[in-house]
Amino acid sequence: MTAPALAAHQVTVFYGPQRVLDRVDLHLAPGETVGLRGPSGSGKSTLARVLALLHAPDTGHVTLDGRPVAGVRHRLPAALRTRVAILFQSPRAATDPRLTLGDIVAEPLRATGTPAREAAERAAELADLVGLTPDLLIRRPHAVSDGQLQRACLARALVHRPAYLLCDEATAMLDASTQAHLAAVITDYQRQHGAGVLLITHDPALMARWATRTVDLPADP
Ligand SMILES: Nc1ncnc2c1ncn2[C@@H]1O[C@H](COP(=O)(O)OP(=O)(O)OP(=O)(O)O)[C@@H](O)[C@H]1O
Repeated sequence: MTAPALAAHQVTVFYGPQRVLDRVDLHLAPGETVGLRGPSGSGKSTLARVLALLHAPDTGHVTLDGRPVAGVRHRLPAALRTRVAILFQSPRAATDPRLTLGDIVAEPLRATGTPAREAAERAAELADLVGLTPDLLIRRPHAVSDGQLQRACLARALVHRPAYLLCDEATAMLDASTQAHLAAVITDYQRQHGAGVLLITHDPALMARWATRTVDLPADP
């Protein structure tokens, strides 16, 4: 039997005529933290989106626990796509401004048909884990700080207990104490659930502290 992992195999991505990834391999096993490095524009976020099953590569493919993944986003069965979660740098770009923070956290549960009461309970549990108080859960994004909104995004990312969590500069815009708290929540989650974490950061200290190994993307594929 193939060992469990989230992996990119010979992945190539073009945006129009521009090739941003050229036959890239990356292997993320449960429990490990792989740091993904490369200069700005080298395709780190693009590779993260491919691994998050959000963007289909032009050639090459992704495997999840040994099985090739065919399709992206909602074309995939929920049980498969919810095994991978991604946390982006900008929580404002990643959230619907019309929803309350509580609804943002519960959104993936509702999307997969979890009964409302169960979804609300799980959202409250996750909100507590990331340090969001009940008064914040009834606010909308415009009425909270970036750090508070990123806490909601982390809770949302963990709500389906993903086996793999991809962090794309997820703490870059946060103050030091929020950054440390979110990193602690992620490492606790990783320890408890044996999750694999992909870490993209331009912060060498964070990379050195957290990543168990690193993968480098070339500047010019
Ligand atoms: N949706 C898109 N359409 C067209 N070009 C894109 C798109 N997304 C990214 N690019 C381009 O692809 C290249 C790689 O971008 P990407 O964001 O993956 O790199 P990165 O290594 O994560 O960069 P950074 O460290 O600055 O975040 C860049 O030249 C970028 O302008």
